[in-house]
Amino acid sequence: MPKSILAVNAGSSSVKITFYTFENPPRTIADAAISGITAPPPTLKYQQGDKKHKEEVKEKLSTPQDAFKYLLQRCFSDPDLSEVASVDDLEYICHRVVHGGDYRDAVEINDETLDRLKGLEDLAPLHNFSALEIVRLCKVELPKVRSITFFDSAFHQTIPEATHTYPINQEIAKANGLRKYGFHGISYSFILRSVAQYLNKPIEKTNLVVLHIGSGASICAIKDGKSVDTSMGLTPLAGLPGATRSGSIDPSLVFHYTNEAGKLSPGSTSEMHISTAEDILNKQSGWKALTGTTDFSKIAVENPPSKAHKLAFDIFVDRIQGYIGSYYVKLNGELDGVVFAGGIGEKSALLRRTLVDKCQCLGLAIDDVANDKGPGDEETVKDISKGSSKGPRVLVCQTNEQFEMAYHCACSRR
Ligand SMILES: Nc1ncnc2c1ncn2[C@@H]1O[C@H](COP(=O)(O)OP(=O)(O)O)[C@@H](O)[C@H]1O
Ligand SMILES: CC(=O)OP(=O)(O)O
Ligand SMILES: [Mg+2]
Repeated sequence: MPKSILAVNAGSSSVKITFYTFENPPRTIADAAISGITAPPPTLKYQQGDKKHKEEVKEKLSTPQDAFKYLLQRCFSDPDLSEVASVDDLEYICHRVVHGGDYRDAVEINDETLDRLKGLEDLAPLHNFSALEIVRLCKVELPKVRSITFFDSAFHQTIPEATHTYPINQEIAKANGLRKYGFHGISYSFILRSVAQYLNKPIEKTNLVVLHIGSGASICAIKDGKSVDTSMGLTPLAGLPGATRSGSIDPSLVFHYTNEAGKLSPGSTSEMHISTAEDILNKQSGWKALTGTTDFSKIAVENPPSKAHKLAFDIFVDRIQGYIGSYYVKLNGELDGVVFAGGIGEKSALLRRTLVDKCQCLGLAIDDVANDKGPGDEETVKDISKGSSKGPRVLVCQTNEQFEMAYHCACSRR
């Protein structure tokens, strides 16, 4: 039987896996996800063909490794899923790893690359730990299947020096790898290819401002098919606020917030060290701190339930508007489109309308009917610009990080 590709997207509170056929382009075989690892009970979502299913998981799954093992077993034991009945049916496992340091491309896991990635864990303990735990598990328990790690940061290696350099002591910066890296690059790569194809333009001639806004949010300026700036930085904390992240603030703020900023946070473990400052700004801020919810669909409503909800919405709009203006100028006003993606970007018609209205001076205009309807299930890219608009297109793209990894794996390794 032909082998398949498994793509894994592990976060701190969820693990998503998708099986694909090992062909170009890959075809989805099955999709499974566990969410709520940090807020039990965990929930399983499973989709195979037309079969969709959601349930609470009875077993205790307290780590991303537990969740991954559970998902694999669940898929292997489904009698309807004959294409992937055991580990023998897998050719490759693709892992999304957020921080790839200076890696410009995906890498195959062996002792040497795993060691190098271990070094990066210190730079991004909050974001790399879960994914690397699963990479390590696969190496030990599925030694015959090759693992490839894809990095969120790789897409942004084209950002010019003056943009990626922080104005601090350069010896210290170089010794410690302190620079802007940028993230969500696997998603930006999917969006760029899909939108260029939709607009019928070569990738290397495509200029876009892309918003990947979900529970982590960032924005990217793409010139001639290359990232020239993005809002996240050394870590995914910089730039836009998110579900529990503050986004950019005056770095001095945290020392006025608490006098324990430099101490280890209670969330640290013997393998993973997180400072109290990082814990506060990454996990105790954002929508959750402002409103008590991490769900932006409760915030992006016509009649917000409280002033705090309205404020959270207005803060998000304000920060995004600032970046769109800045990136429009960086791209010399020569952009093909502004693209909305990520859970919020794909689903919130209200946020899209509000932002486009605030950016009218750049020639952006939206078709209200198309915007309210949003993209259909099978529609990867949808144009929601006003028909008469001469300005940049306004587009929605349903991004897919797992597909992007499987696509590159199938293209380059057949
Ligand atoms: N209709 C909606 N309106 C606004 N926000 C939404 C809507 N549906 C989902 N969201 C937001 O999308 C987020 C998930 O986005 P996603 O990109 O999947 O996140 P993640 O960063 O976890 O990958 C949810 O936390 C929720 O806040
Ligand atoms: C980089 C990052 O913030 O990822 P996510 O949005 O999946 O949390
Ligand atoms: Mg995401």
